[in-house]
Amino acid sequence: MIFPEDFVWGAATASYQIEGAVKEDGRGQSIWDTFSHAPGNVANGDTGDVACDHYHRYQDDVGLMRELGLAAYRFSIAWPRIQPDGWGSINPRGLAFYDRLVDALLEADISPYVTLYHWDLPQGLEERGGWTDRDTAFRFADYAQAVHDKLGDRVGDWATLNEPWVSAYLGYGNGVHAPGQRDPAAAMRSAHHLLLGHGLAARRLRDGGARRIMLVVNSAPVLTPAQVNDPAAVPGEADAAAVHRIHTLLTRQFLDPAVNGTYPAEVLEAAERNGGAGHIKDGDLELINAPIDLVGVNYYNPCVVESGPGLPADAAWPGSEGVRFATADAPTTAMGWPIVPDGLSRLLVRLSRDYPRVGLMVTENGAAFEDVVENGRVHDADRVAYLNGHLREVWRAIEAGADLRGYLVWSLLDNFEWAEGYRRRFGIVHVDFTTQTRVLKDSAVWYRDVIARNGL
Ligand SMILES: CO[C@H](O)c1c[n+]2c([nH]1)[C@H](O)[C@@H](O)[C@H](O)[C@H]2CO
Repeated sequence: MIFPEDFVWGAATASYQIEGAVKEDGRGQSIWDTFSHAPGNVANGDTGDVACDHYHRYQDDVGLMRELGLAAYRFSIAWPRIQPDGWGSINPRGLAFYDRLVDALLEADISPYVTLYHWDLPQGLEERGGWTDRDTAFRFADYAQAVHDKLGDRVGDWATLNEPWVSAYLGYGNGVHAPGQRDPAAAMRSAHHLLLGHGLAARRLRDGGARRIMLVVNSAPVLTPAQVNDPAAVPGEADAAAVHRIHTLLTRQFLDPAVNGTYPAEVLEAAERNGGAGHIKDGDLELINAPIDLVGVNYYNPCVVESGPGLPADAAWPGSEGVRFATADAPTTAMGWPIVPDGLSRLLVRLSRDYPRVGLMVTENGAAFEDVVENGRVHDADRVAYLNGHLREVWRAIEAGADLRGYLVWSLLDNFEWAEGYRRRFGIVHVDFTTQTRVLKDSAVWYRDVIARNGL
């Protein structure tokens, strides 16, 4: 299986998960600093205080990327490094780190793909309401413009947000992520303000001459248990309604406004039932619908549902009446996520059909497994099998006509896995968090060969 000649092979990380140096060079506090330091929020009391110490080790890490032959490296910028409180003057020392990182990447012939927001909101803005407050969307646009002004001469690929669904529904809905709020109305307001911030920032980036702009979403094929292993299975009416409802809340809630400038009726109805839709102002959808070039797709596993009595007051899914989350008959990763490779091709073909005006890029795909270091090596055959199976489906999606530009593995390095802390390892490079030693896992060596061959 050989991929298109211009197919982009890369890896992805995020600022709070790898950088450390949380009090260095003028960096302000983020909501994840606050959340991770609050007892009980993160496994083993882990925090991102040190993480992979990438802030100090970035040159060596870029050396690893060069060794793997990556064409692209997706990383996020920590807003609190740029504006410590989230608004006002720019912190030159914070911006200087990313300036150095971009130059090191270009020196290594690696294209920087910048994500402007990967969940580390400045705490100062959270104290003003965070994403529940409409003003945060405008502060985000100011921040985006300031970063692009500095890096736009060398960075061509820009993602505004990483996974607004997660920011809104895990951050303000069921509270398992920062800032840890549990309020369905706050979650729905936040989802809208995140989208508004995306649109406002995308316009600033475009006005600044950005080459390619994308929105990165966590998406998945929503399937009944029978459909997981049998694409031809036909669900009954009630199960089909459950599938449609969750597909709408998970994917259409974000891509319909961003790509088509419309909200699905079910989202508006859910907002009316959860605090009202007064936060959706006239003209907002036009602002959100700023032209973008790509949708970044983060895929790990399908979402398996069937009709049922509805979720408990689980505020991560307001509007999910009549839905029960089910399990898939499939092996699982260390996260307990089902391994269903063809879910990726089914998703990519559908998104390509539903949103034909934009290209696609797999901006995250990977897996956590219980890695063991043996004689200085990590023989992660399970991760190689996972990546191989999913890349075969990426190839199939391209063959089926999906406009797919590239694949970025999650993740380059073992890192801070949010509420799971360091106990879940997604990296193709093993990190010893005591010594900060990096070791290529077998999956990294395998991925290097895939890149060199441009195929499987
Ligand atoms: C359901 O998975 C989500 O799409 C998702 C999975 N992941 C993500 N989003 C985030 O973008 C990363 O920061 C996580 O480290 C990574 C692994 O958990």
